[in-house]
Amino acid sequence: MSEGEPIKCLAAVAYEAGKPLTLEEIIVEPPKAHEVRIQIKYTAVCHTDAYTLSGVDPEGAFPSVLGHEGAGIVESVGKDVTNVKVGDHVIALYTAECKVCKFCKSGKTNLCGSVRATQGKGVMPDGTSRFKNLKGEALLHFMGCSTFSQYTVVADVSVVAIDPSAPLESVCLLGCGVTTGYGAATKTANVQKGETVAVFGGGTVGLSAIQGAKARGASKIILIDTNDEKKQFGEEFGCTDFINPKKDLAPGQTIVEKLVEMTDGGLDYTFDCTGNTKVMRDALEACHKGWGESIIIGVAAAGAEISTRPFQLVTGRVWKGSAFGGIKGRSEMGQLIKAYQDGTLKVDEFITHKRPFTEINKAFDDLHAGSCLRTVLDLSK
Ligand SMILES: NC(=O)C1=CN([C@@H]2O[C@H](COP(=O)(O)OP(=O)(O)OC[C@H]3O[C@@H](n4cnc5c(N)ncnc54)[C@H](OP(=O)(O)O)[C@@H]3O)[C@@H](O)[C@H]2O)C=CC1
Ligand SMILES: N[C@@H](CCC(=O)N[C@@H](CSC=O)C(=O)NCC(=O)O)C(=O)O
Ligand SMILES: [Zn+2]
Ligand SMILES: [Zn+2]
Repeated sequence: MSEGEPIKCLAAVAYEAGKPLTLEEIIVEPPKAHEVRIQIKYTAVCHTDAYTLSGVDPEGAFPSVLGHEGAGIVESVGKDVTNVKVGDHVIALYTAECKVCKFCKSGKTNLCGSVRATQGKGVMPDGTSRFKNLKGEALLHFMGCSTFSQYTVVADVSVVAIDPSAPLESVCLLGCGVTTGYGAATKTANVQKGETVAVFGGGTVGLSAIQGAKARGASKIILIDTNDEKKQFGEEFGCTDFINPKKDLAPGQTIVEKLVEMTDGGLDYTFDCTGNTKVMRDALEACHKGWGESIIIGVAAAGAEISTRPFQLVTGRVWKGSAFGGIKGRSEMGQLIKAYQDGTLKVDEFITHKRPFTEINKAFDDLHAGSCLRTVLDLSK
C-alpha cells in the first residue's frame, strides 16, 4: 500500500526551455486535503506542451513536469475529498470546476477561479509542490495536471471520474484536444444546422471543431491548412472543402477574398486553431458582415498581439475566445465519454502514433510531422 507514503516513479522533467525532457525517477508526495494522487496510465502530447517547453509561454516555468492530456486511476485521496475515490478511472482537468466560485456559478463561462492563480505559478493550492527530484529539488506542476509522470497530484476540483469501461488509452484525448475543438463548435459558437464554418489549422483541435460543426449540421465546413496532408484528415472528420493558402489562391487573391467569394459574403463562424495572430485576423475578416463570429482557440507566444480595423467589429463581426471548448469538465465530461462510447464522437481516429513513455521526446518530434495528430504514451513502459 502506497497510500500516505511518498512514491518513487518515472517522470519526464522539463529542466530548461528548448531542451529535451529528462526521464528520471522523482518523488511524488501523498495528497494533502482536497488533493488526489493519480496513477497516470496514458497521456498524449498536445501542441501546448511543446509551446511551453519552447519557452514562449509567459507562465512557463522550469523545472517542471509538463503534460495535461492524461487519464489514469486514483491511487489515494487526501482529507475531505468527496468527488472521487481510490480506484476510480479519471481524467485530469486543466480547467477546474469547483461549482461554487463566482465563475462556476455565473452560468456564463467554464473558467473557474478556485485554483487558477496557483495553477499558473506551477504549485498546488497551498503554494507548494508535490514533486521533487532525487536531489531533493522541488519540481513545478503544470496546468494543474502534470501528466508526464507515472504518478501525479491534482486538486480535487481538477479531476473527473469516468465510466471505467471507457478505454483510458483513447479517452485521455478528451483531457484537451478533442474536447477543446468539439466544444468550441458546439458550445462556444453553438453552430446551428445550415450555417457555414471555416476552420484554420487541421490539427487535433481544428479537426475536432470540424467534427462538432458536422454534428450540428453545418452546410459548408472549410478547412484551411498550409499542409496538404491535412486534406484527407479534414474530409475524414467532415470538411466539405479544403484550401491550402500557399497554393490554392489565384494570383493576388487573399485567403479572406477567397473565403468571402465561396460563401456569399463570409462565414457564419470561423475558428483559429493555429495560434498564429495573422491567421486570427484573417479568420475574423472572413466572417460575414453583421453577424459572423470568429473564435480564437490557438495559443500565441508572449508578446504576440492581435489587430484588425475596428470597422470590422463596428460592422457586426464578433471576436471571441474559447478555453477547453467552453466545457465544464466535472459536469460535462460524462456526456462526451458517452458520445464516444455510442460512436457519435470520434476519438480513436486522432491517435496516429503510440509510443512507450520512455520515447516521450520522440513524441514531441512527431508533432512536427503533418501525418501526426496525437501520439499517445503508455506510462507502464
Ligand atoms: N484554447 C484552448 O483551450 C486550447 C488551445 N490549444 C492551442 O490550439 C492550437 C492547435 O492545437 P493542435 O491542434 O494540437 O496543434 P497542431 O499543431 O497539431 O495543429 C495546427 C495546424 O495548423 C497548421 N498551420 C500552421 N500555420 C498555419 C497557417 N498559417 N494557416 C493554416 N494552417 C496553419 C499546422 O500545420 P503545420 O503542422 O504544417 O505547421 C497544423 O496542421 C495550438 O495553438 C494549441 O496550443 C490547444 C488545446 C486547447
Ligand atoms: N499560459 C498562457 C496561456 C495558455 C493558454 O491559453 N492555455 C489555454 C489552454 S491550452 C491547452 O492546450 C487555456 O485554456 N487558457 C485559459 C487558462 O485559464 O489558462 C499565457 O499566459 O499566455
Ligand atoms: Zn492541450
Ligand atoms: Zn469554480
